Amino acid sequence: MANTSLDKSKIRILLLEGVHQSALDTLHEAGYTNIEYLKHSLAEDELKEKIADAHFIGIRSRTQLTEAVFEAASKLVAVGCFCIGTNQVDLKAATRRGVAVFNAPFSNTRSVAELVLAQAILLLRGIPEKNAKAHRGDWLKSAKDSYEIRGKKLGIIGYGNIGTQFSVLAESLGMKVYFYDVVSKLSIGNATQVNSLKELLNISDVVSLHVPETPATKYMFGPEQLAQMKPGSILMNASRGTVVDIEALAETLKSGKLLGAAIDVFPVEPKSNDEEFVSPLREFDNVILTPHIGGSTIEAQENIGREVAEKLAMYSDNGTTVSSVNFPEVALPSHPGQHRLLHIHENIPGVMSEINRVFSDNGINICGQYLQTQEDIGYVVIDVDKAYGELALEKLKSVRGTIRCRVLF
Ligand SMILES: NC(=O)C1=CN([C@@H]2O[C@H](COP(=O)(O)OP(=O)(O)OC[C@H]3O[C@@H](n4cnc5c(N)ncnc54)[C@H](O)[C@@H]3O)[C@@H](O)[C@H]2O)C=CC1
Ligand SMILES: O=C(O)C(=O)COP(=O)(O)O
Repeated sequence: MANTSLDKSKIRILLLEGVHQSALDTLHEAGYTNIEYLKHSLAEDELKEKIADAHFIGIRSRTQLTEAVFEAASKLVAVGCFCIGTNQVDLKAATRRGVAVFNAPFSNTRSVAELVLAQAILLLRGIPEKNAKAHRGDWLKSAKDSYEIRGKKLGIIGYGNIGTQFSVLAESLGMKVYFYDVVSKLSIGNATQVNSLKELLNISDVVSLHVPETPATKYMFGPEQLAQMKPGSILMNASRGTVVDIEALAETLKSGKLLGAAIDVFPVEPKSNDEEFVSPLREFDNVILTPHIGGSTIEAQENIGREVAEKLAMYSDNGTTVSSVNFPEVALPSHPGQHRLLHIHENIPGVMSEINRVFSDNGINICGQYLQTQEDIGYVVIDVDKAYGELALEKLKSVRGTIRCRVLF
């Protein structure tokens, strides 16, 4: 019988953006050795070349997986985003090609929440400015514009995993927490949901953005929202760089309206640590600028490395898609002594009956079958006696609506 299940040494994995060593260790332990590891992200042309023979790719927030990149990635089986956000991946392009995308939805949540809490305390005390002045030899000992965090109002925009963690930490220091979210959410602790962004901005001393990048959040924070903020308040953004209109923020800072700001993410970020960081915010001493390190702690990176690598290895070894961000989720048992067929198809009427006909017409007994569908695609996994894997694979490939089909031994 032809050896159709790929030998692990032939499965090529491209890891970009310096993902943690734990990812490499996890993949090695799972038997994957054909790994190219790069510390930086790649621009589209170079990426298209490198991805052409990759079966799996691991990225962080910087690498853009566009339609054109997927078009060049004819062997790609899955993408691992070693981070929370997946806005850098054209998920529709991935799904159309039957490429599963995984991420680490919780592993750096706490790191971001701790950072923004620390930034709020520093900004309320005017520390960034005092620190910058001290470095230049100026002694700014004064209580002017310095406040405790206790009793201040925190306005969280996007009350998801990070927003709620931040909410809990802030309350423990005596902040009063309000939040705005497009979805009605159960308040954690004593937080209060408000009905509009305007209402939130009108009452908050500290405003913090924790929304994903979506068409609705792109530049959701511009001149109008800055005008609605309280004089002397603070703006923090550790979500995505496109959420805040940076030019408008620079104008508002120039006017002296805000006490300060903390910005971790930018519309354009350097590709690597060797590139200059360019931003109109560089001139302001009362702005904390951090190089997109909200999730960059040893703890978070180590956990993310392991978590996402495990998801990739699991999908490769066994077909499990639990917690995929674009695929129907199927949790699968092991399949000793059997061949496992993974069939990804367009979710159109009649595909399943055609698939089942392949087995009945060819006298192939189905030992196990698992199916999940979502709006656009269906994912069916069929275990058969190992004598029939090759025949079934060939037949399944010609079923109408088939996007991709592979067999695992
Ligand atoms: N700076 C950094 O290093 C990091 C940044 N992030 C960013 O933070 C984002 C949030 O992360 P999580 O809290 O884990 O996501 P999440 O999905 O748990 O929460 C996002 C929340 O935003 C809400 N939301 C969506 N659109 C909205 C809108 N237009 N207006 C108001 N609320 C809206 C959602 O309903 C949800 O409650 C990620 O998508 C990522 O872009 C995440 C980790 C690290
Ligand atoms: O987890 C996320 O969404 C982040 O923004 C962190 O991205 P990074 O892994 O630091 O490029």
